[in-house]
Amino acid sequence: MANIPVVSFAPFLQGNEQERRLVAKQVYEAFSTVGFIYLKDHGVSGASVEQVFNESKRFFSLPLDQKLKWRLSDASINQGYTADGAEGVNDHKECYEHRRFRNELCPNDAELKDFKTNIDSFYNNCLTLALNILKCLAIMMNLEEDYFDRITTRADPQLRLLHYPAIPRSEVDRPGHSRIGAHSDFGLCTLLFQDNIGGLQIDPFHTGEFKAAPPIPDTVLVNIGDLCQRLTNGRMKSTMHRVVSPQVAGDMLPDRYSIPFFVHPDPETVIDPITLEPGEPKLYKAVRAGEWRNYNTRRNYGFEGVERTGLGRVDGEEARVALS
Ligand SMILES: O=C(O)CCC(=O)C(=O)O
Ligand SMILES: [Fe+2]
Repeated sequence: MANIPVVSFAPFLQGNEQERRLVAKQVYEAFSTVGFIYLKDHGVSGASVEQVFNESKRFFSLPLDQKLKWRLSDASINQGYTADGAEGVNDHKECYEHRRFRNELCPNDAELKDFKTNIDSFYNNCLTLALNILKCLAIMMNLEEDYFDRITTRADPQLRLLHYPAIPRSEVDRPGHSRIGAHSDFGLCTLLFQDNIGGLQIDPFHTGEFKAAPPIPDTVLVNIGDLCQRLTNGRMKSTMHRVVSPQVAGDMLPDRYSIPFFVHPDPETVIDPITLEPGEPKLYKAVRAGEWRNYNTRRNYGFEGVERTGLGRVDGEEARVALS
């Protein structure tokens, strides 16, 4: 198993200066080593997590032709439904992406009663939690505590409902196949809620040796994305991860549901590495957050003339969007 710390976030949310700093330090240490942390007592209620998983099951159980009416087709909006095989041909999953501002492809009340209300409410809880987690990074990087609040006011982070359908194990275990292929997330950070099936693995030291990140009840798993690695000049680690066959008995894998929340900055934000030591060289070129997000989304879906390389980080690719 991967050595991912489990930390209570309550002292950060409710504690005094000293208690908050202690949590910030634990979060920073986890993000600068394995790149992942499990947080418990995170303030998003178990009931609201259960409700959003139920909404996810309700959505994905609709007929395919109905879901395709909400099909994601514009990478610059990146909202709506993606069928199995449309993102990562060797992945076995379907997704629904939800945003707070651009949400044209969200089922309305006549189509799926209360879906939008319930997802919006969970979305807001996730955003509040994510911004609190980013405060930990700001504190440890000697930035203003509200540094990340200020670069996310107009941003449109993305809540993703993910369904990995029940499937014969032999299909997922074929060479090159997985439930979701190895990749790093490309935003600032990601919250991940998973059901109890398992199969998530991370490669903490990028050696190709993936280790299990099993579901732990009542926790949210949080990881750093590429933009945070760049912004912190490599101090924070954007760790590769994937979902493979879970260790369950039988030849048929059960359905798996998970719900990531990807935090992105305002599109015009320039992500230029922050250095802390005198003479410290910058490891990355500056990129504009909006172009970075569009480019990576187009690449994942093979949209608009960008060669589809599938999920995963392609070293050197950022030259395509780097600012001169
Ligand atoms: O389903 C999971 O556990 C992981 C999903 C994921 O990594 C992603 O959507 O970026
Ligand atoms: Fe991911």
